[in-house]
Amino acid sequence: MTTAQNVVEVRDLRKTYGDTAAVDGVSFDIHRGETFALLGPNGAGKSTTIEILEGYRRRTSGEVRVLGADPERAGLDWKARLGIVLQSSGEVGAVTVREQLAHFAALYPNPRDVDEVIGAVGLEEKAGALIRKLSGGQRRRVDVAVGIIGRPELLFLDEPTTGFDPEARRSFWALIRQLQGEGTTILLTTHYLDEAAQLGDRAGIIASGRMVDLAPIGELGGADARIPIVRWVEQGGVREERTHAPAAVAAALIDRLGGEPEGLEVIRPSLEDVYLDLVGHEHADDLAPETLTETRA
Ligand SMILES: Nc1ncnc2c1ncn2[C@@H]1O[C@H](COP(=O)(O)OP(=O)(O)OP(=O)(O)O)[C@@H](O)[C@H]1O
Repeated sequence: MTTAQNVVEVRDLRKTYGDTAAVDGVSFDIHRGETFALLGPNGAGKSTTIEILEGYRRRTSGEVRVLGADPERAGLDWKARLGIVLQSSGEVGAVTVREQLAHFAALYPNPRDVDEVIGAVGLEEKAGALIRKLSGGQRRRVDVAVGIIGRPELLFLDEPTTGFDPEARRSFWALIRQLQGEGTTILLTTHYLDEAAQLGDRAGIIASGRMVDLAPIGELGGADARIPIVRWVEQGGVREERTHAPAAVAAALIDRLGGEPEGLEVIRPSLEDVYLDLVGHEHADDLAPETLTETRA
């Protein structure tokens, strides 16, 4: 059973497709009120994990508790306590934004106000527009609106801002902060590490179906991962030293070499550096670029 502090408990979760282990023994908890970011390269097993927690996929083995219930056996009352933003909704309905939200609001016992939610996702000017006439980024905002209309206790956001322009992402972040302030527990997957850093309390990093690290975002990679690195070239070879005192190391180098060291740089590892050290630098291309232009449908 989930404890009062844990909204989600996952123990040794496995999901295999034929011979392929999509999720290969993953364990983690999500505490009430926290935002947990699940990060990892394409095909790592994030969506499979989320869909098992949502009750959309059956697990091969392991234990899962979400809001005190096993998602494979939970009923509609349980589902009404979840908010779900799938990776892609495929929603192209011939209804307006307001009609769509009113439709979903009617399914929940204590929904948010439709126009308030439309405002929160920045679609006031499109409230009367047909969803199929919206841009990709605008449709994504409708997905997010549908996910929060039922005032969920636990919100699943699977790559929620894909296709958002930078301004839309910033207003989305403000919306999520508002939900966090109201005590909503959130499970987020994203390929934007800055988004994870902005919104997440803790993160789990999955690679090839396994959890390779799980920690508060600022502590991923372990205590030494963020220590600055002084790098320089000496006698044709690249040298480096990890140090909390990069200026002193550089000064000592200048002293020893009798001048400016060749190629001197001080590197402060970013979240991206730490992440790529954990999952492998060959996955750098899976990370979302800092800015994406909104895609037109
Ligand atoms: N229905 C399925 N049948 C067979 N294999 C599947 C199925 N669904 C997912 N997989 C495989 O399981 C693995 C994990 O996929 P999953 O979608 O969970 O990854 P992900 O981390 O969400 O990736 P992405 O970031 O690209 O969304 C992949 O190798 C994928 O090809």
